[in-house]
Amino acid sequence: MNKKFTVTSFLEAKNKNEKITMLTAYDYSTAKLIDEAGIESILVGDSLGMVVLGYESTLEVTVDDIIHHCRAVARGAKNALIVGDMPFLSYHINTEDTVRNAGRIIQEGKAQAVKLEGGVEVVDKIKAITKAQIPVMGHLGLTPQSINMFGGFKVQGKSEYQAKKIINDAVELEKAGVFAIVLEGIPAKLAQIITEKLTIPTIGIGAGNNCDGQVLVTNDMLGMFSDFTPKFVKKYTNLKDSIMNATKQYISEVKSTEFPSKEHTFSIDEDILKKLY
Ligand SMILES: Nc1nc(=O)c2c([nH]1)NC[C@@H]1CN(c3ccc(C(=O)N[C@@H](CCC(=O)O)C(=O)O)cc3)CN21
Ligand SMILES: CC(C)C(=O)C(=O)O
Ligand SMILES: [Mg+2]
Repeated sequence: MNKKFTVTSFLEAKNKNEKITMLTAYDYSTAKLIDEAGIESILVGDSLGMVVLGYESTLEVTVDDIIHHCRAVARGAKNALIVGDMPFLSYHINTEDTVRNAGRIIQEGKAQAVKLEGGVEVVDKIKAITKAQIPVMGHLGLTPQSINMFGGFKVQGKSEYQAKKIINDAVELEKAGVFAIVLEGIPAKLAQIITEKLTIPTIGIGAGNNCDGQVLVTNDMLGMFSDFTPKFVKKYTNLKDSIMNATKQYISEVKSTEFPSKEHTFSIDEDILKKLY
């Protein structure tokens, strides 16, 4: 059996030069499978808005949505560290509501840490959440909750100004007390500079091979989400084709009465059956 992965294991992994593995999950069955396969951390991401709920962006996701899915994931995951994404507007207004929302994701959602997007502008919120003894993961670069500021899901940190801002944000997040930082959609060399500068681990998604760990949306890497496919997604299998083919076969077999056959059918004693007519 694997050992329970904790926020201190994140730091230990970086110090031992061992890569950290993270995937998203939004439900019990998926969490149970990827946990049993040995994943070290599960993110209940606000990507659930797009992947599970069919929204156009992550902006509509609520704290209650995250809690609902966190609870399901927590029932399925034995060893993985569960991180709950703080949704848009749940940490932007005031510190009191921010700590309450983070606390609810821990207390009601059964997560062990929260993640929030942004740099220097969220440092005061990170400090307040950390003071409440809740571990915080940062998230820089292509932060999807900023889609309206970015004008779309666009790679960040390509200009000198942007790159320097992201480096500075990473340093300030570490000072504020985050235990790790997700780097999303930035050039690999920029992610490498940040990774070398920090003592806490970086978890990359579209940030190259030199981060201390990697995260992907599970539905993407299983090939069962195809509304869009970011360049950083590798499909390790093609569940979309499997699901399509299985569904078509089921439809065809029900129509032709091939299914259900004897092996999937219950019988009754002949003597009892006679008395039923
Ligand atoms: N299924 C899924 N996977 C994700 O990785 C993901 C979500 N949903 N929802 C929330 C955000 C949105 N993300 C996205 C969405 C699209 C691109 C994308 O199309 N990127 C372009 C680059 C565009 C540019 O820089 O001009 C690409 O080609 O990768 C990237 C990240 C990442 N997150
Ligand atoms: C893509 C990851 C980092 C995320 O924030 C999410 O799934 O919501
Ligand atoms: Mg997210």
